[in-house]
Amino acid sequence: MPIRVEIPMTGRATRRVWVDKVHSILCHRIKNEEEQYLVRWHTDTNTQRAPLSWHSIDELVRCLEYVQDYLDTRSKSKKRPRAETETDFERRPSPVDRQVLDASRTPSISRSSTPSGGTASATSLSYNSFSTAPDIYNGVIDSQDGFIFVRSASGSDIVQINVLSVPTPEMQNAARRAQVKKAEYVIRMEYINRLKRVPGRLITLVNLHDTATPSLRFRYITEYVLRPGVFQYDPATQLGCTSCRPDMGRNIGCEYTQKCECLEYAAVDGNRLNDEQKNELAIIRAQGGSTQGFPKKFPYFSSDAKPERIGCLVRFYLQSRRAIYECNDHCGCGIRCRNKLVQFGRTVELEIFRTGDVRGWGLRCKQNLHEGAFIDTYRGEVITDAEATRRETSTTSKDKASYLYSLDKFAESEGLSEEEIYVVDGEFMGGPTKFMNHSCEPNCRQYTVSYNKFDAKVYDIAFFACRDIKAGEELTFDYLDKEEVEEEDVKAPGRNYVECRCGAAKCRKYLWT
Ligand SMILES: C[S@@+](CC[C@H](N)C(=O)[O-])C[C@H]1O[C@@H](n2cnc3c(N)ncnc32)[C@H](O)[C@@H]1O
Repeated sequence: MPIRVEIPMTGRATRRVWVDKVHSILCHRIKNEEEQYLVRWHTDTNTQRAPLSWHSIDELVRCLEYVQDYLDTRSKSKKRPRAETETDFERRPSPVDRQVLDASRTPSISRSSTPSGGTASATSLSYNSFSTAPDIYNGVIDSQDGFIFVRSASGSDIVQINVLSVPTPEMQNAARRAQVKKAEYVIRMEYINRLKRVPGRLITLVNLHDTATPSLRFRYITEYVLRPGVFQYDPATQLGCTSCRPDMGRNIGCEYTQKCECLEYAAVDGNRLNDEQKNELAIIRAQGGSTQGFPKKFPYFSSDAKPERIGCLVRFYLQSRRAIYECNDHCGCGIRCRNKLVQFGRTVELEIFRTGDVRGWGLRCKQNLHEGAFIDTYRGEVITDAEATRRETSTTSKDKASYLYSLDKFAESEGLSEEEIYVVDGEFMGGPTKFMNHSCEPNCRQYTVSYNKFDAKVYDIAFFACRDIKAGEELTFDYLDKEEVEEEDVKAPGRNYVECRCGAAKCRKYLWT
């Protein structure tokens, strides 16, 4: 069943309008103690002739993102100083008031068709001359020849209004005085309901600072969405470990064998090498050969560790940027293998919260986290490098860069050119990690997690706690994502710099330069 809103026309007839035909919300008002929003409908042809109609927020629950856009624009413009105060406007008599009153008293001076097709008297007034917030259209009002038709205060006359001048200054002034509480509440509830539908532990939303809600245009997803030009190895062709079995060594699988083929691509555990092996490894590395057969480090604490450590990332990985290779569905080790963690998704309860400062929203965890605990992955659309450049250059927002993650971990080892590297864009769809802010002294770090060692271009980005984190402490990571920050990164900022407000003692002052 397609989604749609029903709009009463005259009380007798109804008109159905597709929600995806909403163009924008133009204004709002309070009528009969109810918040109403003026919808401009999208038309396939000439948008200047778009129908308009007033709606209660209950009629707009399927298109709340448009109401949110309107409220955002409204609150931004409220922050800008206005030449004239509302009180000034109310007090000052307007010469056009008289014109309208006169118009409503005198017989109509022209005739025109009503939207419903019948003929009614129509007073040809320019919209600017209609000075009181007009009591107009509760149903859809079709426009005709660039005009919409409005019943005047006297009740019977129909006033033509130039579509292009809606909302009029009078409507805007009325809107400045009108509350938007119900819309804000409904938008907040809608967002919370969407969070409840995100798989995994509950994600909550807290804002103790203002009435804002994160954008409803953001879509929560649990898997990457691959965009044109992006190719991922078919999961069906993934190769798993063949010599491991589910029942090995007290059912701990690959961790027991220490010769799991999935781990073969992982970094060599140098601590377990004798001198001869160290020399051999140095030669292999110099020649760019395979490290197969050398001991590898299992990424997660095993069942022998303290209970709170089980599943946490071991220091070998935590203190480096080594890629993690997990087992996959084609492995012989089975579902309970401890080399499968990130692929099962988030297990901690997260909270999106308003920071109360310029950083906007932030993310925190509602439980204590141990060093190495997995938090969540970064999700979004996977796009080509060309598309990422296009998106970056087509926006004036300095924030865009903070949502783009290059999947370039294996670019050097696999000889990938810059154009071949994919990028994850988490701005419009993704997970709660979208809200993680930057800190120059972060408590989380991002890691590469691969389930298919042959796919060097599509892999997961996973966040782990890089130290113990108390419940309620904001989760942050370093946006520069480098093992060591280079001197050039802390140089004076270029055109697109964003000032850092992480508050760390060793703050670099800029998110990027
Ligand atoms: C990925 S978003 C993080 C979520 C964001 N705070 C929000 O409200 O949606 C990155 C953006 O947050 C802001 N931000 C994050 N960390 C910051 C910091 N340390 N100082 C200033 N702004 C920060 C910047 O505007 C940045 O472009």
